[in-house]
Amino acid sequence: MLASTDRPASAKPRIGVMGGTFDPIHHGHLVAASEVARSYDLDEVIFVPTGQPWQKQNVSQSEHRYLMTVIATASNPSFKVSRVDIDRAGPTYTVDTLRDLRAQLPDAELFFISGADAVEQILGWKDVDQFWDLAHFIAVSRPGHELSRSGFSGDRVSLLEVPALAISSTDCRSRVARGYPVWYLVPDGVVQYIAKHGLYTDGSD
Ligand SMILES: Nc1ncnc2c1ncn2[C@@H]1O[C@H](COP(=O)(O)OP(=O)(O)OP(=O)(O)O)[C@@H](O)[C@H]1O
Ligand SMILES: O=C(O)c1ccc[n+]([C@@H]2O[C@H](COP(=O)([O-])O)[C@@H](O)[C@H]2O)c1
Repeated sequence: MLASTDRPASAKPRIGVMGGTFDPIHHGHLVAASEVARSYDLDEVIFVPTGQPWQKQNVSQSEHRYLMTVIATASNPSFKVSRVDIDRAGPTYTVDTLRDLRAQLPDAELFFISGADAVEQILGWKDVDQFWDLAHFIAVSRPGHELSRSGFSGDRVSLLEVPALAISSTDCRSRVARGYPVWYLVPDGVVQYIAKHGLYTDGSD
């Protein structure tokens, strides 16, 4: 695979799209994005916090999740954060995420990044038949989930093994609620943000 510096100047920018509820963002998300960026020669990865994830309940306010994502990605110049999903009214659908990003980046090639658990669910997402003209999908390994294309062809969904980090946002929230630390599961700035705003302790988020 050509390194980005070896690609012709006329080549399309290659942009990863890491969608997630990020409640909170953790090192599993960051390692997945970093590994995909390296393996697929991406120019940047845009993290896109969901606005209203229609399959999840009791989600923290979108501004908290957005700011934790900004803090977590700030040290990597190739990582960006988009507000397209949190600024759009109504339930968050990936088809809208990809359409909005395509409108903002008409010349880019988009690569939507999903964990192995999420790719199992894609057939149930809104307007899945329209995904393939908008982006290529890359499924990354995640402990506890089989990494498979879930019936999709190789030109639609690619598979990538990434370092196994058995971290979930659910477990991070539960640890905070029980008084256990989340140091080293989430970036330091995110630990401090959670403490400062009292997230995951008493339902005040
Ligand atoms: N540890 C991990 N390794 C690889 N991929 C992950 C990991 N954690 C999450 N992902 C992927 O990142 C994306 C966003 O995940 P999300 O924000 O829902 O985090 P989560 O840890 O799965 O949250 P929750 O426990 O609340 O369901 C999804 O595609 C998910 O599969
Ligand atoms: O488009 C849909 O119907 C759809 C349904 C569930 C999840 N998604 C997307 O999948 C990504 C991960 O979502 P989640 O809920 O697992 O954090 C995020 O970008 C969501 O918008 C999308």
